[in-house]
Amino acid sequence: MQRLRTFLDGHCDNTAVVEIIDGLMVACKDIAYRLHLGSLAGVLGSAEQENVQGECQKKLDVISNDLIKDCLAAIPSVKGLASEEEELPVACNASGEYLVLFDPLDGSSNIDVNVTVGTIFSILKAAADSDAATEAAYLQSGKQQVAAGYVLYGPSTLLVLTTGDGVFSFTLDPRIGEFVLERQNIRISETTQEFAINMSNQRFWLPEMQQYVSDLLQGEEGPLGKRYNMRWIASMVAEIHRILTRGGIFMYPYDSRDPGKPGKLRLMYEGNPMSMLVEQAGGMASTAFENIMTVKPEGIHQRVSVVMGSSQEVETAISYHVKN
Ligand SMILES: O=P(O)(O)OC[C@H]1O[C@](O)(COP(=O)(O)O)[C@@H](O)[C@@H]1O
Ligand SMILES: [Mg+2]
Ligand SMILES: [Mg+2]
Repeated sequence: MQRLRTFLDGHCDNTAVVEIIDGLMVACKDIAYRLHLGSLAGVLGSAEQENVQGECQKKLDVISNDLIKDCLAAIPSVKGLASEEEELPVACNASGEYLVLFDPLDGSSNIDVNVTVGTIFSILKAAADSDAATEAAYLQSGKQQVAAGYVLYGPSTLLVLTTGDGVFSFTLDPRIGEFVLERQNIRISETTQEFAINMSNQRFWLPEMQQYVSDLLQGEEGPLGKRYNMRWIASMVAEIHRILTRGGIFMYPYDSRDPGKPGKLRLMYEGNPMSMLVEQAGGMASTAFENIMTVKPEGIHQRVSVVMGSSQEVETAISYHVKN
């Protein structure tokens, strides 16, 4: 049995990043505990308020955000943080060298139905002269990430992590309150017969995406020549975890519902960290037009279209967009 901290000390020579990941897990264990208690902890339901993006916040969105914020602010190497639930970035320690961006609770529409949710995080090196209270400090492309990961709150609580040298997963052992190493050097299979997309948005997609999904649905009788299964959990953490476990393709593509938004998912809190994990595991992550991690961010809450997972399937999806 290898504990998270022991693993990190041996695997990652950046002690500041080790401190941040280890420290962040204190908040994640607290979130896991509250989720586990459910209605007994009085944490279910709506917070009766909206976040900066006009989305209804759940009580647990707010609680998780506060827990992670407090936890990160107490870590000396954290210079600043940005959250999906905070309008503006928050400066922490002036002498800190790193910025942490996070989605405190991903898939939060699932909380009240007791289905898997998660926390997603991304760590960037701060420029020495940057002001962590301003957005500009955080606007680095995904390729600049030094670490990324998620905590999945499901039947068991898992941490899945990369510091740029492979993907590793850890299970929270509630008996000792520690994450222990579960899987090493996770690899995503190159091919798949499973896709995940919210089909109810079909009429809003680009014609290229409509064609690709229509071909998927034709199975062995269509041009792709194989039968596909479909899953949709409405929790990106759970979808990506499934793909890291048994392959697949996950898509939240561009749609025309709101022309101001090139997708539903957030580049800095969802697209970039998940792309780093997927690429580190040998998969691919694209907007359908370019690598997600090369997108130059213009705002911390920027949206992005997402096509990621098994490399051959992502290449097939991209080929529809190139052709036309
Ligand atoms: O409501 P939809 O269209 O099914 O969207 C589900 C997607 O939205 C998200 O829940 C967005 O995340 P948040 O819960 O953090 O807003 C993703 O996890 C998921 O993939
Ligand atoms: Mg999310
Ligand atoms: Mg969220």
